[in-house]
Amino acid sequence: MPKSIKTLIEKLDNAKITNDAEVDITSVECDSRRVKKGSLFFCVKGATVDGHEFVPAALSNGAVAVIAGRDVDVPDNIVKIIVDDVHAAMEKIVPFFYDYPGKKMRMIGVTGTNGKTTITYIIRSILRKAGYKTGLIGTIKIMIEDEILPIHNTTPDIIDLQQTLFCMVKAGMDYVIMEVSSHALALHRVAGCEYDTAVFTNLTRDHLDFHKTFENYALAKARLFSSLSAPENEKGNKTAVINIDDGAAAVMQQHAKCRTFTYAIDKQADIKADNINIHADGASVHIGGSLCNMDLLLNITGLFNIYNVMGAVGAALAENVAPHIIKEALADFHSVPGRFELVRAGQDFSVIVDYAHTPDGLENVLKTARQIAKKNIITVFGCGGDRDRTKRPIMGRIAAERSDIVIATSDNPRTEDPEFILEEVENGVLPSLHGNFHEKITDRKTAIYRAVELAQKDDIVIIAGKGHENYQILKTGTIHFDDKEVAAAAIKRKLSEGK
Ligand SMILES: CC(=O)N[C@H]1[C@@H](OP(=O)(O)OP(=O)(O)OC[C@H]2O[C@@H](n3ccc(=O)[nH]c3=O)[C@H](O)[C@@H]2O)O[C@H](CO)[C@@H](O)[C@@H]1O[C@H](C)C(=O)N[C@@H](C)C(=O)N[C@H](CCC(=O)O)C(=O)O
Ligand SMILES: Nc1ncnc2c1ncn2[C@@H]1O[C@H](COP(=O)(O)OP(=O)(O)OP(=O)(O)O)[C@@H](O)[C@H]1O
Ligand SMILES: N[C@H](CCC[C@H](N)C(=O)O)C(=O)O
Ligand SMILES: [Mg+2]
Repeated sequence: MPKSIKTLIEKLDNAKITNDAEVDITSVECDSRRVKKGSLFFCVKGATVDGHEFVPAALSNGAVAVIAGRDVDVPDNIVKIIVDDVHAAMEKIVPFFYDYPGKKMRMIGVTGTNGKTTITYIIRSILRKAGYKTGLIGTIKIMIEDEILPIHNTTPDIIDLQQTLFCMVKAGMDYVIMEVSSHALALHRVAGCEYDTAVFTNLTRDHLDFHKTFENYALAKARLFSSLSAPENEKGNKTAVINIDDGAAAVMQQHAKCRTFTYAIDKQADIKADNINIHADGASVHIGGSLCNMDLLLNITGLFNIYNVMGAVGAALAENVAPHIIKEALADFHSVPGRFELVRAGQDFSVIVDYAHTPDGLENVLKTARQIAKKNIITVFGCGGDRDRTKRPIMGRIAAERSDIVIATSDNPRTEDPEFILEEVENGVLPSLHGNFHEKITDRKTAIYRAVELAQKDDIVIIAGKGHENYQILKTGTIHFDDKEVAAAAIKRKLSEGK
C-alpha cells in the first residue's frame, strides 16, 4: 500500500507544490498524534482546533509531506502541498492510498435518526446465515467476522474508515454493513465508498446543533441515496430500501435514481407488515407486500423493531438472500446490546436498559413499555450535553406523558452544567403532568438506585439514553459507567434489604 508522493499528487487539481522530492508515503494521517515515520499529514481545520497548528508535532513524529489549506512553515526536505480545500484533497487521496477497498466488497449503508445499529446487526446475522463473511461498522463497535475493534464515532472519519475497509478486504470479507450518520455524510467521511444497498429508517428531531435545519438534516441523509447512482460507481445492482411511512421518505426517493424497495406498516409497500402481535419477550408478524410473504416469530419487541426488521429484510432481498434463510436468521436473532435489554437479577419487576436518546426513540420505547406493562412505568433518563438542546423539553414532555414516574438524571453532560440540562428537560413537562415528573437527580447512579427502590412488583423501570455505553462523559473527565451494571447492583441491594 505505500505509494510515492507523485502518484498521490496526481490525484489533485490546482495543488501548489514546494520541495518536490521523491518520497514514499507509508501512511496518511490527519491527526499529528498518529503520525509515524513516512506519513503524509493533512492539516484539517476542525470544529475545535486547527490542524495547521500541529504541523511541528507531525514533523517531529516523522511526517515527510504535508497537505495544507494555507502556507505553513516546513524545512526544505519536507514536501509541502497547498490546496484550496484539504477535505477535497483527502477525498481524492485517502481511498486511492488504500486501493479503494469500498469497491472490492458489497457495501450496505444504513442511515436515519433511529434504528441504524439495530438494522445493521440484523442484516449481519442474515448475511452470516447465508454463508457470507461480514464486516460491520457502527456505534457499538467494528466487527471483522468475530474480531472486535473499538470505534469512536458511529461512522469513522475518512482515514479510519478507509483503513478499516482495507483490513476488511484483506481479511476476505464479502460484505460490509455500516451505519452512515448524517455527520459522516455532511462531512464527506464516506467519500470513496461505493454502497450497493442503502436503507433509510426514519428522520426525526436530532442533531440540529450541527445541521441547523431539519431540511439540511434530510438532505445530508439523502446524499447516501444519490451516491447510489454516482458516475464513478463500478459495481452494479444498486437498491434503495426506504421506509415510506416516514415523512422524509420522499426526499430519499427523489435522490435514489435506482431500484427502490419500499417498506411500511401504514402504507401500501413492497414490504409490508401486518398481523402484528407485540409482547414482552418478542413479537409475531406477517411480512407481505409485492416482494415478501413470510410469517415471522421475533425475539425482539416493539413496533419500531418491526420497522427495523423490514429494513433488514429489504436489504437482504436486495442482495438476493433466499427468504427461508432470512426467516431462519430472524428466528435466531436475539438482541442488540443496550437496545431494550432486560436486566435480570431475580427481581419481581422489569428493568430495561435502552439507548433511546432522541424524542422519537424515547416515545417508541415508552409506547412499547406501555403495551407490555402490567403496572407502573418508571423512567430514568436525561439528555446529552453539547448536543441538540431542542430535544430536551420535548423528551421531558414525552417522558412525563408516557410514564407514571420520571426521574430525570444526567446522560453524558460533557462540558455543560448537569443541573441546567435537567432544567431544560423539565421546561417541557406539561403543568398538568408535572406530578409524574418525580425528581431530578443529577447523579445517574443515585437516580437508578432511586428508581429501583421505588419499583413495585410488575412495574417496568426504563433506563434510557446510554444503552451499551460503558462510560459517562463529565466536565471533569470520562468515568466508567454502565447502566446495566448499576441497575443489577441496585436490584441486588434492594433484594438483600428485603424490600
Ligand atoms: C462535529 C464532529 O463530527 N467532529 C469530529 C471532528 O472533530 P473536530 O472537527 O472537532 O476536530 P478537532 O478536534 O477540531 O481537530 C481538527 C484536526 O486537528 C487534528 N489534531 C487535533 C489535535 C492534535 O493534537 N493533533 C491534531 O492533528 C485532528 O485530528 C483533526 O484532524 O473530527 C474528529 C476526528 O475525526 C471526530 O472525532 C469529531 O467527532 C466528535 C468527537 C463528535 O462527537 N462527533 C459526533 C457529533 C458525531 O460525529 N456523531 C455521529 C453520530 C451521530 C448519530 O449517529 O446519531 C458519528 O458518526 O459518530
Ligand atoms: N426504527 C426505530 N424507530 C424509532 N426508534 C427506534 C427505532 N429503532 C430503535 N429505536 C430506538 O432508538 C434507540 C437507538 O436505536 P439504534 O441504536 O438502533 O439507533 P441508531 O440509529 O443506531 O442510533 P445512533 O444515531 O445513536 O447511532 C433504541 O434504543 C430505541 O429506543
Ligand atoms: N450518536 C449520538 C449518541 C448520543 C448518545 C447519548 N448518550 C448522548 O451522549 O447524548 C450523538 O453523538 O449525539
Ligand atoms: Mg447507531
